[in-house]
Amino acid sequence: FSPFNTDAAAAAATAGARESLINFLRTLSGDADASDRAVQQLRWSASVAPCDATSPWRNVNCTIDGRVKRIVLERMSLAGTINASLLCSAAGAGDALHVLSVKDNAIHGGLPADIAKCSSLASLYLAGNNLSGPLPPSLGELRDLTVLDVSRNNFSGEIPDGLSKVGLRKFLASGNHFAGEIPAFDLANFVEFDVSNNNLTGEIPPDAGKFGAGNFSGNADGMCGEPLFAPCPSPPASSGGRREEHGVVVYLGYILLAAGVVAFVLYVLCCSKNRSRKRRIAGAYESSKPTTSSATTPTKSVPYSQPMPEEKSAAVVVTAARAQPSPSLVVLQRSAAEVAAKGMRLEELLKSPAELLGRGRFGSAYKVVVGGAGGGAAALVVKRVKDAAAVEEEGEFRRRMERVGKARHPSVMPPLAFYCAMQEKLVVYEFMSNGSLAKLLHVHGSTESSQITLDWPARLHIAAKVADGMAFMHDALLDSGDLSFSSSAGDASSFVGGAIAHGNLKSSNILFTATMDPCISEYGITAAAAGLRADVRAYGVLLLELLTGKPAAASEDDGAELARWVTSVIREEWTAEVFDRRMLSSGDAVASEQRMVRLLQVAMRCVDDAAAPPTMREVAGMVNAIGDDGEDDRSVSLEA
Ligand SMILES: Nc1ncnc2c1ncn2[C@@H]1O[C@H](COP(=O)(O)OP(=O)(O)OP(=O)(O)O)[C@@H](O)[C@H]1O
Repeated sequence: FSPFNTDAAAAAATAGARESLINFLRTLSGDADASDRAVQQLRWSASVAPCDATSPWRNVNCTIDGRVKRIVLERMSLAGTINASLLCSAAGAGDALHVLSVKDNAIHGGLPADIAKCSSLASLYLAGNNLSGPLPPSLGELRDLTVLDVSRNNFSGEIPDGLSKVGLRKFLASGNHFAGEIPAFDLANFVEFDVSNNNLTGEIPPDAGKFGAGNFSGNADGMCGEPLFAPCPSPPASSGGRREEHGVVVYLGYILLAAGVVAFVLYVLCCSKNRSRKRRIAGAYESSKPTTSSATTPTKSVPYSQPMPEEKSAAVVVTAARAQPSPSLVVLQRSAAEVAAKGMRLEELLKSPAELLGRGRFGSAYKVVVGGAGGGAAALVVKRVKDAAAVEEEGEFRRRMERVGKARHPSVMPPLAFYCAMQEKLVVYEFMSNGSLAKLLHVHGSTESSQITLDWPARLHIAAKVADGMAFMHDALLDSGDLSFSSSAGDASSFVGGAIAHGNLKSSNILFTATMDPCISEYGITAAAAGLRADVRAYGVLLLELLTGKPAAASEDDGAELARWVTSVIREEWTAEVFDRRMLSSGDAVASEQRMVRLLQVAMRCVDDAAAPPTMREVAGMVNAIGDDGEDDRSVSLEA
């Protein structure tokens, strides 16, 4: 026997749920005026069921049996607080709610522990608010939680350990004040993970490499652990000693190059004895291994820097002294003026402190500033190619770098010099202070503070320029002499010799020039076994990153996860859902969206392993045709 009529009880519960949800919205909105406005605007009415067939509440989706499954309240200037108990205790709502998104509002206060009462919550999006305080450990009770986006808030404290025990697939927490160590997340299961720009410290979890250093960078106390950062000191110190650990991590970079400097200087001094008067270049970059034989060779002090020749030369190769059979530095600059303009004084380069920019799949990159004091200072990047000797023969690397050095295209960044010996391969580039596409898309572009937006025309411009550069390099390269880009450079018949694959095309290797034009870096530094096809595929993944704004998560995965995600969304006919919202706001949205779809089609052709791939020249043609059909002015804007 029940004292209640069952239908009446259900109706009462539903009415109670409606009231709770409306009050949740009111609390979230801020003051009385704002909450009235929000309730009216969204048509949330206690007299109508949220899932009413004729006039349902706005911004909610329902289960088949009429319970609220999804609430999306994004960019509505909501300026109140989250009352999780109103949200979750609402009978009929709390146990059905799968998705809550309140992204990009001005909500303040904390995330209450009661949020765990929404026991079916699978996706919680709180990014871009003013939320503060710690994340409640009760989040670990949400066994279905797969997506948690708390980025761009003021959350602090430690990331709850319990979060590493639920089945998260995406955890986005950049731009907060989280401190302590990252819990033991099993990153193998994650498609997105970003804890950049916090105060975190300690070791990155296993499998962090697939997300790139950018997703862990900007932490005040620094992170350690391979493959993204220097190895953590062993045995691990207590959390009280973390600051010293950081010091060691940074110092390692300096020690590495300092060892190189010492070895190199001794080596050069030794070699200079045997050097003919006509020798034209002033140095060599010796292995960074501190115990090389050259480092112990007794030498006489000889002035190091000498002027470069004025005439053009394709490559000035410094051969080592006869006693030193391995060749050393190859300078690929074409004129002394160009070298001087870049402050390319190798002695200074090697003596200068080096800042570790990051460690990638194919090695580490260091920033080195040379010159200054009277002459202009110049910033360079030295890429130390990982395990190069193990992967390929020295001569092969040398030939490839010389050929890349001859290629001249505005979208391909030429190496300034390279060094190649049995155990060490280094490539020197100009430092590009405007950073990489990866940074712009996934770090700056995603944080409110930077105010950088990469709009659709800018993205299309980047896509076209990169395609042009890649097509140029794939077409052919001369075996000797200069290879310069001109308006007719697309005509492959004017070239002889074979194509060169990039081998590692990705958004962190697309750097921006002073005019914010894209420039492909690290061309050919690795032996690209998979060849030109792999480049086309990598270019497709790059397009997916540009269009979705999502990082191609794993370096080992080569963008497969991102491609799978895009494919699944397209299959379900939500094509527009894949596009990065940040590029949809400007210009004629409808016309742009049609062209975005065309670019997406090009991307999907490039990543489709089942079909015959287009060539880079064909791809460049398709991408440029999309650009030719549009009127948009590109802009990488720094909005006020
Ligand atoms: N010439 C440069 N100017 C400015 N930044 C650079 C330059 N070269 C590399 N960087 C930046 O330095 C960081 C580390 O570069 P690195 O090439 O070592 O890493 P990666 O591109 O992630 O990995 P890898 O190319 O080895 O797979 C990256 O963020 C990259 O964008």
